[in-house]
Amino acid sequence: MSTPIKVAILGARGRMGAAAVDAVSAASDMELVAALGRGDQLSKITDAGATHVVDLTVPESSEANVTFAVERGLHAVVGTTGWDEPQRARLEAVLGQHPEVGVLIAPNFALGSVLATSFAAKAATYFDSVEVIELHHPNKVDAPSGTAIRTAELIAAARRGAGVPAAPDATEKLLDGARGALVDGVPVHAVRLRGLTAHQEVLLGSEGEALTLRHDSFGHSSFMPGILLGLRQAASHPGLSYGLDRYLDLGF
Ligand SMILES: NC(=O)C1=CN([C@@H]2O[C@H](COP(=O)(O)OP(=O)(O)OC[C@H]3O[C@@H](n4cnc5c(N)ncnc54)[C@H](O)[C@@H]3O)[C@@H](O)[C@H]2O)C=CC1
Ligand SMILES: O=C(O)C1=N[C@H](C(=O)O)C[C@H](O)C1
Repeated sequence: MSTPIKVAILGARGRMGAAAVDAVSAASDMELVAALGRGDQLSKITDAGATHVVDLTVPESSEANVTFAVERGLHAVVGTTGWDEPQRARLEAVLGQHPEVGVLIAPNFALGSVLATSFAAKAATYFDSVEVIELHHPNKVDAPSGTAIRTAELIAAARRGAGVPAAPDATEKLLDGARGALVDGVPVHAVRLRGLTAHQEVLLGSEGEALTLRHDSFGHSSFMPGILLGLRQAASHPGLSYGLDRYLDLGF
């Protein structure tokens, strides 16, 4: 039997971290060697002999955590949202010094969400209008969600690539925020509702028809297969991979 992947989880007492602790502990090819919460020293990761790190913390600490791991030659799977372009560029510079290390930053680990985002980017080149609505539990820290930002960016890139003009909108805005936030020109609306977990709709419209692409995560278990896949594949994907789709053969 091959050596198990030795995993340290950061943010282990949070909603996602606790689910990841259970998922990694139950995986026969993995060994959970460290579970860190806020205030724990990062040196616990190396003291425990981890080869892989899972970061499920908060935007303020994620970059420092992942940089610490990469500088010590550890692979990382990052679910924390809020990584912007300059942060990813800084991480790529660090990875340049450690070319054998693989880091996956995935705004969403649920397979259905990854597929829905890909479908949305594809469909967005065929419709005049497109808007994103994300709906989450009210304890979520950030808005809009990382998934919504990534979806809007991919939609915008696909439309630019296909030469599709900006979506028509003649609205006079009487109140700030009434039309959501623009991400790369795509309106994104964030709903926070007790009882929800993580949900997203992409609305696409043209004269006489509309298409709605909706994904629902009903529980944090939906994200665990993606995290385990990331841990199994990070070492064979050196450098920075942004989006779980980079590890999947979606065939389009
Ligand atoms: N990529 C994906 O599929 C998903 C990503 N997320 C993202 O994961 C992150 C965590 O989400 P939740 O678990 O719901 O939040 P949470 O608030 O329940 O958990 C975050 C945990 O991280 C801890 N923490 C903060 N700084 C830390 C540090 N430096 N070291 C160790 N622990 C630290 C906090 O004390 C807390 O326990 C968020 O950014 C969220 O958007 C959430 C669900 C799915
Ligand atoms: O905080 C959450 O819950 C989630 N965060 C991620 C995001 O911001 O996109 C993924 C999923 O939507 C759940």
